[in-house]
Amino acid sequence: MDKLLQAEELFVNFYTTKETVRVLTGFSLEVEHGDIVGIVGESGSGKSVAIAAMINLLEKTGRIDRGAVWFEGADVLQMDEETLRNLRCSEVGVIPNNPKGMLHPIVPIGTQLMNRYCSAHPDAKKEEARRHAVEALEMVQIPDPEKRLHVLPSELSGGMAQRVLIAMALINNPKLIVADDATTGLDVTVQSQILDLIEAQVHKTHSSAIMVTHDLGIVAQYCKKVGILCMGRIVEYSDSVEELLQMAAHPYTRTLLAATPGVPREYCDEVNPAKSARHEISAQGCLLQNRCKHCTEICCRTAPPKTEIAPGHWVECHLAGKERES
Ligand SMILES: Nc1ncnc2c1ncn2[C@@H]1O[C@H](COP(=O)(O)OP(=O)(O)OP(=O)(O)O)[C@@H](O)[C@H]1O
Ligand code: NI
Repeated sequence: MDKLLQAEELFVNFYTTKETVRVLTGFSLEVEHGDIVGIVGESGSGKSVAIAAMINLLEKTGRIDRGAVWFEGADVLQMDEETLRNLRCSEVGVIPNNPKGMLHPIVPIGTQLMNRYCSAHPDAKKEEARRHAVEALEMVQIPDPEKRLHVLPSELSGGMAQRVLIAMALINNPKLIVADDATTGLDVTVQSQILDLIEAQVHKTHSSAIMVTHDLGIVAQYCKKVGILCMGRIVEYSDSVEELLQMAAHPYTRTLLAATPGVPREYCDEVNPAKSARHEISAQGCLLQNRCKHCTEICCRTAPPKTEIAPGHWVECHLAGKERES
């Protein structure tokens, strides 16, 4: 069977009048049916751009210069507009992290949900769309869903608005749910309720999910597989989150883990923080050569190859498998 989603060596640049910003630098990811995959990386590492690239929905100035994306074997970068719209409305449900900004402020949430349903079911009668809107609100545990259909987004709390966004993303039963930092800014109880909901939906509908986050703790709790995103590419990946937490091999991963509470092993900082949000990406060698405390001559010369250090666990670092000081 085809993989659900495959992104292969994506290179994305943003071209503004002043400069070219390199964002994805060979991003690859595979999602199989039933997977919950975590993508973890610091702010600016390219998480949201990677998601947009995978559904071919970059902002105007962004361009996919190289690479390929396959959804159930279909070439996403060659799809016509209608197929793409269907992909984004019903096959993939993206939950962004800015609920108020993503909902139309003066359109009742019921109408927005019904519109979303109808975009995937153009022949649906109004009553059918309304029923699905109510069910979607029930699914995300919004009390009194019938009454809430008339509410405007501006009348909702942050947690409620985030639930509505999840309802929007799930109303058409997508095969792939993508949560882009879906719970940042919400308090911890609401955060786990929302992530529990996403997890339950994946199990109930046999779909798959990508959870994008800064927080390795979330990944440890909800994901089976994990990729660490650094400066636009996955630099360490494991089919098993536990294995990665125990045996993290990339200096960048180890630094992220040093700041994560409750990790089964102690790690320390091996990579300096980025000097600016807009990192300078070197043209050759390792992407992290200016920040890594272990950087040697080979790191500046050659890009590190992918090394498999345990079954299903690989890392791109010249130090992989070698003794190091820290
Ligand atoms: N439209 C754009 N024009 C120019 N640069 C952009 C544009 N969109 C994103 N970028 C740049 O791409 C990089 C990655 O952005 P992205 O939003 O994917 O980061 P992120 O990992 O999702 O961060 P965060 O955790 O803060 O959401 C950033 O350096 C950002 O400045
Ligand atoms: Ni983002």
